[in-house]
Amino acid sequence: MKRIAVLGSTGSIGTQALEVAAAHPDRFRVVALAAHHNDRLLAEQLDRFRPALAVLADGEAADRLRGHYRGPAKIMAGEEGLIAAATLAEADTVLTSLVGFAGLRPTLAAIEAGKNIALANKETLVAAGELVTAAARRRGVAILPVDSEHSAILQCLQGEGRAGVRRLILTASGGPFRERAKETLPRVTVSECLKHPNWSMGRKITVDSATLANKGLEVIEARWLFDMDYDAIDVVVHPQSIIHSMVEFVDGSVMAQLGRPDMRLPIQYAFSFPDRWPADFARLDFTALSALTFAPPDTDRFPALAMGYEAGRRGGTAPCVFNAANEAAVNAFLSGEITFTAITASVRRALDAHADVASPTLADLCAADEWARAFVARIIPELK
Ligand SMILES: NC(=O)C1=CN([C@@H]2O[C@H](COP(=O)(O)OP(=O)(O)OC[C@H]3O[C@@H](n4cnc5c(N)ncnc54)[C@H](OP(=O)(O)O)[C@@H]3O)[C@@H](O)[C@H]2O)C=CC1
Ligand SMILES: CC(=O)[C@@H](O)[C@H](O)COP(=O)(O)O
Ligand SMILES: [Mn+2]
Repeated sequence: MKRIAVLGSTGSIGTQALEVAAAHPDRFRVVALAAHHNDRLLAEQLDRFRPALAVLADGEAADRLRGHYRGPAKIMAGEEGLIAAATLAEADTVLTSLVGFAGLRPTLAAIEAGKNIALANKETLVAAGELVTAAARRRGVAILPVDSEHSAILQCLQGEGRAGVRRLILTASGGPFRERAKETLPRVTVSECLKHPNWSMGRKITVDSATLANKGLEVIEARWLFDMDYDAIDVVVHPQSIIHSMVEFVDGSVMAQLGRPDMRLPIQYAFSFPDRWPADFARLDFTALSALTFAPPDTDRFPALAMGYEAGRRGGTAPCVFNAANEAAVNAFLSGEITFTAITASVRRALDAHADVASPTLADLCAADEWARAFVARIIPELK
């Protein structure tokens, strides 16, 4: 029986994780649920899954929940509440499915409390890969990827020795603007950007897929999850999102993991690992697939991927700045303050202006995160 705490239960990954839990009632007990401000959906989830603890990071939303929720769960608010959910004695596994750098402290707290991590919140590993993986090693806990590419790689690596691996090959859909001319990109709208060709996801990651920053984040995530050099992590555009990623071995053989694009499979695998549990979510009808195609990423139209590699290779606080500047710029794009291409321009300027700190502490990372957000806020008027 897995006893899970879900941080970000009202989002795309969180709700699908609860579907997985509901499909296997004999395998899961949900012991804590946490979200940001969606008190109505959280209340429905509390009635259905009956956890001991409910958290809303937003204090006013937590007060609203207290006003209408009549069940037995304890209600907490703020980062204190997120950390209580992440460290709850009844939990053995924490699913980190909240968005952004806000996931870092709760994830570190969960690791320190000895919880295994089912990691969807890639921004945590990008910003603080060294710190988080070192803590997990020290505490002897597993960090199991939920991200589809990294789940695919983990599946391809089963039964393989590390010395046999030549390179990891992450697939990228290319996003909604894969075929758009470069000169049209400054004028694309938020609603066009939010139409991912294959996946239904939260707003932030959907914008990241469109800029290819998502793949930059995923390259850094792969570096830390699988302890690989950046030179041994490649990206190939595969518009159908049927192959979720691949591993090439030293003899030239390639293993790939395939399935319909449905996150319930990688979510379930993060919980069932190393076993497999029955599911039909991602089953393929090969006779209905017309083609699986591949192309190199276009780093001229989508420079964010190359910036991810650059930040990762620089190390220290650079990946944290890459992530924080991107988070701030995506928010500014979503609220209509800047154009689509200004997202990547903001990240470029933040990386150029930042003085990297090597081997950063948590305090250094928090300072770099704050610096990058303030930097982007300052340059927004110039980008309009
Ligand atoms: N969606 C997907 O298919 C995939 C997502 N991921 C990663 O998973 C993570 C979640 O993505 P996704 O589910 O799409 O995002 P969503 O925006 O759909 O959901 C985010 C969830 O996190 C909560 N949340 C947001 N900010 C905070 C905060 N500061 N404190 C507490 N809770 C917070 C939200 O609560 P509320 O609803 O109350 O606002 C919501 O429950 C991201 O890191 C993303 O990159 C990775 C691979 C695939
Ligand atoms: C489902 C998932 O894992 C996303 O990260 C997805 O990969 C996004 O698609 P892109 O390949 O367009 O970034
Ligand atoms: Mn992914």
